[in-house]
Amino acid sequence: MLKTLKFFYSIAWRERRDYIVLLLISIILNVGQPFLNLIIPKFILEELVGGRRPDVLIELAACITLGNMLFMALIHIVKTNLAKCDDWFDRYLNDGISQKSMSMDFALTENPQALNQYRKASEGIAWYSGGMKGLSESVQMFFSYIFTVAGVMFIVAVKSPVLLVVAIFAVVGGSVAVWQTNKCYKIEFEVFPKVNRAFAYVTGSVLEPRYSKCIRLYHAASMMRDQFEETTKQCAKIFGYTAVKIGRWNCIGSLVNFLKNLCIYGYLGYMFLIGNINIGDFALLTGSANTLKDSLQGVLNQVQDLRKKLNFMEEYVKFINMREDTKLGSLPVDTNKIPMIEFRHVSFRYPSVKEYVLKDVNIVIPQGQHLSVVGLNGAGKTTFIKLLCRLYEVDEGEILLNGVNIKDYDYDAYMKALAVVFQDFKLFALSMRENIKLGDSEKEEQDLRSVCELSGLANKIDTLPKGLDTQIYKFFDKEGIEPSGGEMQKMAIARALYKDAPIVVLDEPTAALDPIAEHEVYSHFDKLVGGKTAIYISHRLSSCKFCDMIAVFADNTIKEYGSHEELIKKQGGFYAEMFSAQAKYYA
Ligand SMILES: Nc1ncnc2c1ncn2[C@@H]1O[C@H](COP(=O)(O)OP(=O)(O)OP(=O)(O)O)[C@@H](O)[C@H]1O
Repeated sequence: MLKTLKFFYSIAWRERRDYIVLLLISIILNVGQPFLNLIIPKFILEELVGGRRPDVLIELAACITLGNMLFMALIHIVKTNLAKCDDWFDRYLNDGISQKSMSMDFALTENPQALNQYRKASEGIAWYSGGMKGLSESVQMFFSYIFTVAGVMFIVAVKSPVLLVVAIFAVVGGSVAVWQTNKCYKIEFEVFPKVNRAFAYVTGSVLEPRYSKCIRLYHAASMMRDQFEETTKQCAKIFGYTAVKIGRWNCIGSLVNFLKNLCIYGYLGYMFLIGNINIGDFALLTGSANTLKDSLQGVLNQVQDLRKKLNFMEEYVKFINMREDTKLGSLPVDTNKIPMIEFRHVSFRYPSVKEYVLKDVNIVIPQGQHLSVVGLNGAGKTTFIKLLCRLYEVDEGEILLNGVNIKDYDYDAYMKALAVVFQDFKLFALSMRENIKLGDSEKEEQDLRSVCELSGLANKIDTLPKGLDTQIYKFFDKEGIEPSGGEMQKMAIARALYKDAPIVVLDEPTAALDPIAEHEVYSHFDKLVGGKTAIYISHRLSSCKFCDMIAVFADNTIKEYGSHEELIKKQGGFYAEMFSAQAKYYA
């Protein structure tokens, strides 16, 4: 718990020291005001029943009203500034989640536990804990109550020690009720994010264009409604359970409070009637006893509240500190050298899947070679690339780049050596220029133009009034374009070419291209990838002709390897069979 507290306040200390100063001022103000309202009324009452001097009464009234006004004004100023800081922290912490989501091991993005942790982290720093605002409120209250308890205890201990016992009894009773309530929230938090993730998926997907097409065309609305109702039922069950329990403990808390008031007023009323205390002391002691009880209760409540909030916020710390195994290397990559890639006895299975997708894969891709990768659906071609990209770690064997295990290279440097277009690449709702450059601001504008020409995108750009500054999609700009599948693919190819990395991987790059555009890619392939080491995955076997070598994936491994001419001649060969099956329809 203290570690979590330290985690958040060391961020505050590092990034926003003004926040810490404001918190301290706020604590001082929170402590000062109750004492003003306890002590001055005692003197007013004594003056009213005693001397009744108008000038003294005016002075005391001015003291309490102006004092309160001053406190209120200062508290307001501090609160306003704290709110600004809270808002800043909110964005800072959420940014932390986004950064971690983008940097964590790719395999974790498919791991339900990690995805639940992501949910817990976001919900843990938001509505469950109240975020940094909620945490700081508890910290402020905790210290304010501590100092108030110290002051009031002194008054009560001097004037009427019996009241201490009453206050302590009330505090113990009240604390049990609060402790039990917090326990209910904790149980709710343990189970709720999982249900909420399912709920968010169901409600979010009905709006997304890629799902809404399917929903309309396949009449899936009732299936989605069933899913929605199921998740709603689960949410209601969880909330219902906690609401009943919390309600019960709230009633017990109220009962304890009633008994406490009965004891305090009964005892002090009796003392006043028998003349042991005057009216000023009566007011001071009832106020002090109540304040003592409230403050003691406040201390305990805040400890529990802090524990509760820190438990929620700890989920954020866990998420931020998730291990990043794939990023442990530190060697630099020599990007001037044309790379040689080697897979040595590589076996791999996806996390939580028993069967191997790839088993004992061995291949050397020499410097500057253009390798064509073919095979049936699900043969493991894309997985082969994902391993090369360090999106997953191999289970057995090793992958070498220029003779060094790719794990040993500095992750960012290694990523710079790869330009990959996956089948499921994504374009962002940004301009075409931003989509191609993806943050790379170093290269010249003419590089951008030349990759657009090479990928066949230039003609489209020339028809657009805003050219490369045209927005993709209409999320943020109603003049944005909805590119066709082929145009998107050309943009993805342009993006890979613009990166100008020494290894180029194209996974089904022409699947959405028209025959002319596909022909362009085939005939310009050498120009597209130049002398770089390239891997080209395709189901269209005609594409193998412009590659130097072909690797045929089947039975979880590389079944055949050779040039087009070698493999086509192989009697009963897998490649020869696939090629003739496809060629039949072109004859
Ligand atoms: N993230 C994943 N988790 C579990 N299994 C996966 C995952 N991704 C792929 N697979 C499985 O691994 C196998 C190989 O998939 P992969 O995408 O590598 O095949 P492929 O040869 O590229 O197929 P295609 O030609 O259809 O693109 C498939 O059976 C697939 O279902």
